[in-house]
Amino acid sequence: MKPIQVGLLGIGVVGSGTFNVLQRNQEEIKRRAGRGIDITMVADLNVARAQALVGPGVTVVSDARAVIANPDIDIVIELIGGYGIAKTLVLEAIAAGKHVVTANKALLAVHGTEIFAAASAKGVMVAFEAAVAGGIPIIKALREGLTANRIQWIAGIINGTTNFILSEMRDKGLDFAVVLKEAQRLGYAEADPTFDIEGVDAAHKVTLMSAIAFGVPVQFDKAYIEGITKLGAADIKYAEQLGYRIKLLGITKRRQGDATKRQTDGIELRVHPCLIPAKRLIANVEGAMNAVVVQGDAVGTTLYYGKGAGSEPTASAVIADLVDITRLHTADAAHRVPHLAFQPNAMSKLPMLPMSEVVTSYYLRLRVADETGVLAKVTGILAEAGISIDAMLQREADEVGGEGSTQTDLIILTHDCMEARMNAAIALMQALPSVLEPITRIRKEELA
Ligand SMILES: NC(=O)c1ccc[n+]([C@@H]2O[C@H](COP(=O)([O-])OP(=O)(O)OC[C@H]3O[C@@H](n4cnc5c(N)ncnc54)[C@H](O)[C@@H]3O)[C@@H](O)[C@H]2O)c1
Ligand SMILES: N[C@@H](CCO)C(=O)O
Ligand code: NA
Repeated sequence: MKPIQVGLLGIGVVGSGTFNVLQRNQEEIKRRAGRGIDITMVADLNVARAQALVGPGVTVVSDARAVIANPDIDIVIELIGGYGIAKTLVLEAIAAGKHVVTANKALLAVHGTEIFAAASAKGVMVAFEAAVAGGIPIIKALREGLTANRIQWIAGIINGTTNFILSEMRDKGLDFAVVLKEAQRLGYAEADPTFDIEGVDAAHKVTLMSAIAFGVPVQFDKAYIEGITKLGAADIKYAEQLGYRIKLLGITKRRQGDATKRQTDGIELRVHPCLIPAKRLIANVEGAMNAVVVQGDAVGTTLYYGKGAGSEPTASAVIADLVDITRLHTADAAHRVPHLAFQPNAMSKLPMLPMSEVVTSYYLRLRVADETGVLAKVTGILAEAGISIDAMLQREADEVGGEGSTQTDLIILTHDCMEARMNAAIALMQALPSVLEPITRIRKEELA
């Protein structure tokens, strides 16, 4: 059988890795796929660079539409990124009857519903393993390996750039901006790195996992998003002293309603810095590594760990999708694995819960005047709000502000309470004259 022909749109960090790995492992990949897989055409704005990367045997063009228009191409790989031209090209490729492989989580998290519907109508596949946790086969695990389970929750370190920044800041005391530059140099960061540091990239990825886990449409607009830019070095240190690590987590959780607590059924979808007990495996995931914990009712807790960014790790996932599609290319469209694991006509209507209804425990840090009565006022507000305290740490004023200091830090770990209740208590504490700076609040997850 002749090789399946593939067109590549965008040959940057991930595109070049895909081309190289496919060449290097072509014999082995052919044995697995049952047929050769050849990238025969590449489109990139920088034609000279692209031609130098792929050599004379491959046609290189600047206009991506020329690839889509080529009737010999069966699969189009989109590795340009962003919501702009990439969306148009993906929809045009689908309309032309091509299968699509993409690493573009931003595009699918925002426009997935439209793209998957177009692909289903046309009977082609849109595969996106590389879009979530790069080289880790988490989409396959969720969609196929764990298909027997009722998924209860997923929590993951799914942005390599921010995990790299947090690790380097903690271990080497390096400056935020310096580490971000290094992450950009290594090819981890998004074209717009605010997507990484503000939690948007992680939210794109957890949105896709949420849809696959719970059989709901992709709803990026419902995600609560908080990045790492407001995180202080002091909080990283205090968390350690209390036996926790701070990680930027993407979390999605199924919540069973409880009428007595006025809680409805729904799904949590959120990204924010989080305290995790230091003894958990995921708390020890360092550098640009990613890890995803999935809790299913039958299997229990499972953990997936590996490189979530970078040229060849991401290429590994792109090529896995190419192999899947090659195998299924001739199969009956109705029997293919659905894009979001559930059949399009069997999607759930469970609502995404607002952040105010989420129940978690909290770490609070209050910079206070070192005077009698402050502690009583703070704990009084929490007690009044029905929020119980799990642990407390009060620093000596000298330790916090140097000799003769009149300020100190009060660190409080709470038990579970609803976000709205905590917001109200924080507002009351913030209004106390002895609370001198904005209160730091970090949510806490036991992940067990
Ligand atoms: N870099 C990573 O580690 C990583 C990991 C997972 C997913 N992703 C995703 O993969 C995609 C690609 O990321 P990247 O890091 O390879 O980006 P990149 O910037 O290195 O590569 C993009 C390439 O697309 C080309 N391009 C831009 N506009 C084009 C157009 N209109 N027509 C043809 N080519 C065009 C650029 O010249 C460039 O070579 C993005 O969606 C990104 O979010 C990246
Ligand atoms: N910018 C992303 C790339 C992988 O999706 C990250 O840092 O994880
Ligand atoms: Na993946």
